[in-house]
Order: sequence, then structure tokens, then C-alpha cells
Amino acid sequence: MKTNKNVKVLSAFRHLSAMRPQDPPGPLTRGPTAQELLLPPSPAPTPKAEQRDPNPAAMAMERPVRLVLDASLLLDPVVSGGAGPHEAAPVPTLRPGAEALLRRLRHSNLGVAICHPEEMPTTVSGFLEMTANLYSFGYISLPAPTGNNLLNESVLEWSGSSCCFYATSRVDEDLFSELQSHNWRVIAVDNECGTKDSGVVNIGKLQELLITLSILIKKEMASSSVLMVGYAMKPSREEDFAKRGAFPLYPSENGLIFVPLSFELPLASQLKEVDIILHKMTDEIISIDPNCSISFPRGISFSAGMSEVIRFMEEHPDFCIVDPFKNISPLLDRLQIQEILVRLQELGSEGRPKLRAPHSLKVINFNGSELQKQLAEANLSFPLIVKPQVACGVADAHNMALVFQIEEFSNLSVPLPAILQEYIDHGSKIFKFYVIGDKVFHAVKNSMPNANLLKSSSGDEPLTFNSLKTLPVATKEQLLQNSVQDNKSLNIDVVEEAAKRLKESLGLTIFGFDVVVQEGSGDHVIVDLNYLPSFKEVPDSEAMPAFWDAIRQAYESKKGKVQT
Ligand SMILES: Nc1ncnc2c1ncn2[C@@H]1O[C@H](COP(=O)(O)OP(=O)(O)OP(=O)(O)O)[C@@H](O)[C@H]1O
Ligand SMILES: O=P(O)(O)O[C@H]1[C@H](O)[C@@H](O)[C@H](OP(=O)(O)O)[C@@H](OP(=O)(O)O)[C@H]1O
Ligand SMILES: [Mg+2]
Ligand SMILES: [Mg+2]
Repeated sequence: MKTNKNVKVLSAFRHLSAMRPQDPPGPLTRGPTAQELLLPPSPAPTPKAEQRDPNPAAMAMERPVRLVLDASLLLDPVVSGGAGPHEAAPVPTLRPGAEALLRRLRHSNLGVAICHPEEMPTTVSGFLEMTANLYSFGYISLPAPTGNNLLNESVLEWSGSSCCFYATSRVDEDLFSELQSHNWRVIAVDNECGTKDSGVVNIGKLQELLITLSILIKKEMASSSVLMVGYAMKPSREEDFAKRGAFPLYPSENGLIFVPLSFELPLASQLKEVDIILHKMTDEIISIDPNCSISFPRGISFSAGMSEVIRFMEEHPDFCIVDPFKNISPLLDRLQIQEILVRLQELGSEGRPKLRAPHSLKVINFNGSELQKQLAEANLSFPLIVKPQVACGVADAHNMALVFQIEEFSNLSVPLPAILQEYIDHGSKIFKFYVIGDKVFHAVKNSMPNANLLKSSSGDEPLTFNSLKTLPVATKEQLLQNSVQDNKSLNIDVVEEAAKRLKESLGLTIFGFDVVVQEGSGDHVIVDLNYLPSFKEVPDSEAMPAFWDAIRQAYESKKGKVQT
């Protein structure tokens, strides 16, 4: 996980929207003028409900869709099966898969509550109440059944507001029919309940609950404009997006429902239900062959799950995927990124700063004899930043070095093949641009200082680091030194033009690129290109609507192409 702990975010956001993927690029309309503000890194905003009301049970009542999880669904039946006469009461624990379910439901924008029969032992009910509070869920104890009074007042009250689901693993036909008589949908998990026409939805595994819910919610919405997005990415990235509200199970403002694709379940049945696949394929890479030029699928081996998604796409070329594997593939290779950026260089025009790629050279080894000659031919001089040719998807893709003289190449720990890049003195300020659909945002972040400041601390050794974890960003003193120097400012027109061209040429829905402004020349140098970055510096209030619009636009653009 990238730690921005050393990075102070100077946030300057512009919302420069005007590009529509299927239209030829028109002039971008300007959003609000950027103000450079010194802001602490914005904390991930708490989910809406917590801002509204501290009482989880009350929160659940305000949302259009509610889900009540029976204790039997969450507790590990092995442990909570009760103790023998001479045994200590078992410690209640969650069943396998329950924690992942609760984590996803927490950010699902559904009103969720946990319920249990009133007569449950306090050790267990206390555990459930603590769990409910931990996930900001409501908490309900169902009264012992007396006559036809099976439901407590909250459950009854909710029935009137809108669409309610009750998920359970225990069979209670009376409770089910009572709930159904109040328009609740009952979902029974790993317990065949009721007959087919009893209206009870039977599913085999807990992992099926979310996609079952999303199908039922989509049906309840009864609107053809509601689309279901099945996503696949590593858990930490999913959590980063989810806690920003990116993956609602209750449709987003533009009608998207998000559901995680489970590689533990048959994929075909899940993909039958979704309209769009959203993925970060590099999270599912097992290995990349560094000695072959990456051209999807050549050179890359994927997990079994992602391989199945790839096969599905080969069989369903009209299916909407964000984004197509072949469009992403060049961004796994810093040599191909360099070639893409060099093509942008025709953009330069009189009177505007030059936009360019850093001078670069690919090497397959660090042997000094040839190197000096190769550097001269590539118009490269020290210091050089050395990056693996493989740009992401494998652990060592971000192991880099700053090299000040040729002797420092011996025993250099950067993975080969490597790309040697001109190191650009840029006053330790980097502009991270994010193209999200037809919108462009950027954030200013603290970056590596000028080489002379780094040289002094490295002696005769190369400066090795990991760009995600140990990037040698400027210290406070170095930042102050920079602030007195004349930092050339960013020319937004030039970068906007580049963003437009990149969007056209890459065919990607969401991507990021890093720009530094060279001291002295003012050249705008794009040093990095990433697909589906985290754009964590962009406020959720702007980033999330843009994220959802981008996905819907990709779908509509794909459907438009299929119909023509
Ligand atoms: N050519 C360069 N000249 C000066 N500084 C550079 C150059 N290339 C990279 N940097 C600095 O090193 C950092 C990491 O480089 P880069 O962005 O290429 O790594 P990465 O692993 O691709 O990072 P990301 O997490 O953004 O994908 C940049 O954010 C910038 O601060
Ligand atoms: O995890 P791999 O496949 O190595 O790729 C990285 C990307 O290259 C980086 O651009 C991501 O950082 P940002 O999302 O902040 O750009 C970075 O995101 P992360 O730091 O949030 O994991 C990674 O996605
Ligand atoms: Mg970068
Ligand atoms: Mg990168």
C-alpha cells in the first residue's frame, strides 16, 4: 500500500470537464480556478449515515433499502452451538466469510441491522451488539414469539418505508411468513427453506448473498437504466474505494449497483447478472516475464479467476469491461509508456512550455563498458533515475534508484530490464493528474527534491528506494529552500491538451499521469502513467460522481459502438 505519510498534499483541484469519449475532443470548459491551498491530507470521509446520526439503529431507518442479518447467518455454528454441562461457554465468533460480508455492507449504502432472538445468551448477544457497533449497523432483538407478535416495532416500522430484506441461516417458517406479510423478502442461506413458491430465496453460500441482494434490488428498482457493475481488485484497493462510497449496493446517483465478483463462486453465473466488469487486472497478476515485451496476454500470467474473466471476454467481445485488457497492457511496461509519451511531444507550440517525456534508455544489464556510450547516444547525463521496465503488478515494480555516476551501477538492486530516465530537477513538486471519464482533476504533491540535495546525503552510493513506500520526498527545510526559488508554474492548457490526447490514444476510462515542471527550462515532463489509480487526493464529493459517470459513459459508448 502506498503510504503518503511523508507527503503534504497541496491541493489544487480543477474540474476541467468537456471531453466525452465518443465525441471528437472539443474545447475543454474550465472548472473553478485552482487555488493552491495547504491542506492536511483529507481524511477518508465517514460514510454518509454516520455523519447523519450516531445511533446505528436509527440510521438504518432513513435509507430506502434495509437489510436485517439474523445472528445465525453470522455466527460460526461450530462455536456458538452451545456448551456441554461441564464445558465453559464457547466464545462466539463470526463464521468464515462473515467479516468480508460485513466490511462490504458497511460501505454499501444499505441500512443494515443485525438481529437475534431475545432469549440468546448475553455472551452471544453482547458479541453481536459489539459487532453491530463496529460496522455502524443497527441492532435488533426479536421478541420471543408470542402469538402473532413476532416482529419488533422497528421491523414493523421499516416495512412501511420501503424495500426490506431479511437474511438468515435458521428456519423459522412463522417468522418468514410474518415478515413476508409485511412485504419483506426473505433470503435463506445454506439451509433449504420453504417450498419454491414460498417466496423464500434460497442460496447455498454466504458469498452469494451480495450478488443475490444486488439482483433483487435491481429488480425492485424496476428501471432498465439501473446497471450492475461487477468489480475485481485486491482487498486493500477495494476497501480504499469502498470507504469513499464508490461501491454502493443501493444504486448510485446515476443508477449503478456495485457487487464484488467472487472467484470462489462460478464466474459464469455472476457475469450473467452484471452489465459491466470493473477490474484492476494487475492485482491478479501472478508473474510477468521481464524478458519479453509485454503485449497482453503475452508475457503475463494471471490468477485462475482473472484468467476466467479473460476467457469470458474473448467469448463475449461486446461485453462492457472497464477497461479492455489490451488497452491497459502498455501501461505495465515503462518502455511502452515512454513511446506513448514521446508521441505526445508533437503537442508543443510556440509561446507555451514544452511538454515532453524524459530522455530515456532501456538497458538489459548495468555493465559500465557499453553504458557510457549508450548514455551519450541517448542524450542522457547524470543524475539518472533508474526504474524497472515492468511498471506495476509485481512486488518489485516500484524498486528504483537515483544514480549520480557510472560507478554506482555496479550491483545496482533495480530489477532488470530497466529504464534509465533523465532526472528532472522540479523543486520537489509533482502534479498528479487524473482523467476520470470526461473529467480531469489534479493534485499537487510533495515530490523528490533537486538532485544536488539528494546527492549530498548519498555519498558515493546510489539512492535506492521504493516509490510507493519510501520515496525520498523533500524535507520541510528543503521545501522552504524551494519556495524561495523561482518555480516555473504549471501551464494547465498544455497539460489539458495532453490529457485529451492520452484519453484518445489510450482508450482508457480512468488513468493517471504525473507531471513535473523542470526548473530553468519550464519544460512540462510527464514521468509516469498509471491505469485505475486511487486518485485519493481528489475529494470524494467530486471524485465519486465523476467515477460513476465515467463507468456509465464507458457502457453507453460500448453499447453505441455495438449498435452501429
Ligand atoms: N524522471 C524523473 N525526474 C524526477 N523525478 C522523478 C522522475 N521520475 C519519477 N520521479 C519521482 O519519483 C516518483 C516515483 O516515480 P514514478 O511515478 O515513475 O513511480 P511509480 O512506481 O510508477 O509510481 P506510481 O505509484 O505513481 O505508479 C515520482 O512521483 C516523482 O516524485
Ligand atoms: O499495485 P501496483 O499494481 O504495483 O500498481 C500501483 C500503481 O502503479 C500506482 O500508480 C498506484 O498508486 P496511485 O493509485 O496512488 O497512483 C498504486 O496504488 P496503491 O498504492 O493504492 O496500491 C498501485 O496500484
Ligand atoms: Mg507515479
Ligand atoms: Mg506508476
